[in-house]
Amino acid sequence: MSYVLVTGGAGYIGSHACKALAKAGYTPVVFDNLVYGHEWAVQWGPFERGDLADETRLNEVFARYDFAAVMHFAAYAYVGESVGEPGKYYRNNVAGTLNLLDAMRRHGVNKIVFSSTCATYGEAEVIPIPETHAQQPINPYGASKLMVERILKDYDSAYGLRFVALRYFNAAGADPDGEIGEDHEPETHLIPLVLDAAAGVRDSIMINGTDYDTPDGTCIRDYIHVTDLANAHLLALQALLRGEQSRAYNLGNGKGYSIRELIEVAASVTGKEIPVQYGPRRPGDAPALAGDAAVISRELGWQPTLGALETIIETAWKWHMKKLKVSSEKVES
Ligand SMILES: NC(=O)c1ccc[n+]([C@@H]2O[C@H](COP(=O)([O-])OP(=O)(O)OC[C@H]3O[C@@H](n4cnc5c(N)ncnc54)[C@H](O)[C@@H]3O)[C@@H](O)[C@H]2O)c1
Ligand SMILES: O=c1ccn([C@@H]2O[C@H](COP(=O)(O)OP(=O)(O)O[C@H]3O[C@H](CO)[C@@H](O)[C@H](O)[C@H]3O)[C@@H](O)[C@H]2O)c(=O)[nH]1
Repeated sequence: MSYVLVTGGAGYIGSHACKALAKAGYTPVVFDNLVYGHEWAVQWGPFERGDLADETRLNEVFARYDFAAVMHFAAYAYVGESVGEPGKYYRNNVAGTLNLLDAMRRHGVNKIVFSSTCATYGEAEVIPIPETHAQQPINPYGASKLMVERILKDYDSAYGLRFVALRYFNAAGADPDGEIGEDHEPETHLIPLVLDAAAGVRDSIMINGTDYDTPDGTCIRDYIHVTDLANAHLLALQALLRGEQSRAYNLGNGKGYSIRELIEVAASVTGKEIPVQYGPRRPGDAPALAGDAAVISRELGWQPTLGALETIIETAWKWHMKKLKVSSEKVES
């Protein structure tokens, strides 16, 4: 049995990666403190509750299983919050990762797939952004992830740790089988909030800033389906297991949508009216981000199959309706 440690595996992207791992014959062992994750999302292997800050607990888990590799999703990931609470981000994302890497060293595990982000680039000089683009993050969240990329390189040189850093653009959508999907409390991500407005659970969606230097004044993002992301993790893991060298890859669809465009697509997919309000810019936001994923396609054969924004929103909507139904049943009972 080939065990893979999945930190943050009870969370949104990590749980989809666990499903992909199990489908491919691996056993994902989830390590998560459930700060944002859910035990119900751990469906494809053992659950080991724990915090990256707890070295004793990490040691216990590494001693219990013979891990072939680690997928490291556990982190705080809210751009706006990171501007107001930088220490929270550096402590969890950087110090937490150091604890994980040192536990890996102690237990002879030397392969890791790391959740990096396009937020490490900062403001895009060219779009779509290639991996060779300068990395000059404009918020503490992006800076914390860039620090980890740097640490991974140094651990590779010093100790032979092999890594694939996947710089994803905006993860969105849900498992097409409807088994899992995005469920954050509090939710700050655009698509689930837009869907709440479509479902009438919130009155409207607030657009954060309409004065960006973009064609319609709102921020542009590249949305990538979470199942396409999960499949890329599998390819990255298999590359490491084949003995390939450390790499960083972008994961995006190469096309950006403005917030206004996204709301229009969501209105058409859901068939609902989506009332909009306009607010100020959110601190730390880059005006436009979209990524060139040609390198991972060429080198690892990654091809997104659910990349159309309509498909992304359709799967998210299906999950969203299921989630709202479950929570209204809970309130009634
Ligand atoms: N969502 C996106 O669009 C996006 C884009 C780029 C990169 N990422 C990165 O992908 C990863 C997963 O993101 P997500 O959207 O699934 O977030 P998420 O919050 O749903 O998942 C993160 C999981 O990590 C757990 N966790 C956090 N700190 C922990 C700790 N100290 N110890 C143990 N568990 C801990 C949380 O409980 C949660 O289950 C993150 O590293 C994030 O930075 C996300
Ligand atoms: O109610 C809302 C929520 C969001 N936005 C805007 O929508 C865009 C997208 O925001 P969000 O969905 O929060 O995603 P990002 O801030 O782009 O960050 C996500 O995508 C990054 C990659 O781009 C990841 O690294 C982060 O972890 C992940 O949270 C931003 O301009 C937000 O200001 C609104 O206008 N109104």
